[in-house]
Amino acid sequence: MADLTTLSLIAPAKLNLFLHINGRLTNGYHELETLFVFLDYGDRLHFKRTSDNAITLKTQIDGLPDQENLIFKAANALKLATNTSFGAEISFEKHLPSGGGVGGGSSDAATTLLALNALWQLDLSLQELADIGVQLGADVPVFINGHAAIAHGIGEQLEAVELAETWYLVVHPNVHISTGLIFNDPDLPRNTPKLSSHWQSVQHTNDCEELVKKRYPEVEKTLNWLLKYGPSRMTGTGACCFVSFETQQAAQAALTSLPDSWQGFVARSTNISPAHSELRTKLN
Ligand SMILES: C[C@@](CO)(OP(=O)(O)O)[C@H](O)COP(=O)(O)OP(=O)(O)OC[C@H]1O[C@@H](n2ccc(N)nc2=O)[C@H](O)[C@@H]1O
Ligand SMILES: Nc1ncnc2c1ncn2[C@@H]1O[C@H](COP(=O)(O)OP(=O)(O)O)[C@@H](O)[C@H]1O
Repeated sequence: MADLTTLSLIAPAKLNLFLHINGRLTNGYHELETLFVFLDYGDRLHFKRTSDNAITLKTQIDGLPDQENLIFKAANALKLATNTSFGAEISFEKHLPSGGGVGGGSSDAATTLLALNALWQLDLSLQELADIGVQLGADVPVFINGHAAIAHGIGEQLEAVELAETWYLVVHPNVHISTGLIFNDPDLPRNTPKLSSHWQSVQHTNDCEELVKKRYPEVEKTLNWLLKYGPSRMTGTGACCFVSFETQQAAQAALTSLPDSWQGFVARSTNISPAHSELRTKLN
């Protein structure tokens, strides 16, 4: 295996193709059933191994102190768990909207754990990395696991699935939605029964959608605008909404007619996380 000292890796977006809330746990978190797929579009992170025992972020996110950046938190959590004397310099390009429901922060954290596990020669298993990751965010384990999956629990109990890979137009209606606020809203429905093995035969829905549409009318407008292309849905707790297309050309054509006040991107869904595919190529 190559002894790398630098590594550049994608932190891909995810979509929740359906998201059901089955109940509330005693710790305030929610029991979920959700279908995760990855997109071949995301942030890009650059890692350099150092021998000075320090984690340094070379890029900043406006309004977010380094100590609260999930990239910094993930690197520190891994350092603490393993006592390595290596350090890292990390720079990145953010492409994913913050608070967009596409998991940007969680994916950044997972890519950091995967990359530093390799650069610091720690050889932790994916399960060990996921155990560190879940303390940073409920979405981190699926990105560590790296396979499209149905998730239960708070999102950390994963059952791999094979989905037909397709094209998506993802639209961000320029509103930032706090996951915590939606989960704490008294009007959130919390009693959807588990689909279990029926998930392929029912229409996919998102239990947060009605509430988010009420609280953020721009999300409702986006979902309605997308309807002309097919059934539109929201991912996670919003704000991004998506619709699938058979071809890249059709998705691109829809993107070009997007209202100016929104942003969007076209991406292909993948069963294997692009971070894992890239890492495998770079390590061989
Ligand atoms: C809803 C989902 C669906 O994929 O995605 P996003 O919309 O955030 O992308 C995730 O479960 C979000 O995962 P993540 O964004 O990592 O959440 P965390 O930081 O762990 O939690 C933020 C807050 O959401 C609430 N929370 C989160 C997960 C969960 N199963 N139950 C909850 O009640 C808690 O109030 C928590 O304080
Ligand atoms: N590297 C990061 N990228 C994006 N957001 C981050 C990062 N580190 C911490 N955060 C915080 O996490 C929050 C949720 O971000 P994100 O994961 O992008 O949204 P969502 O969970 O809706 O997909 C942001 O509002 C921000 O305060």
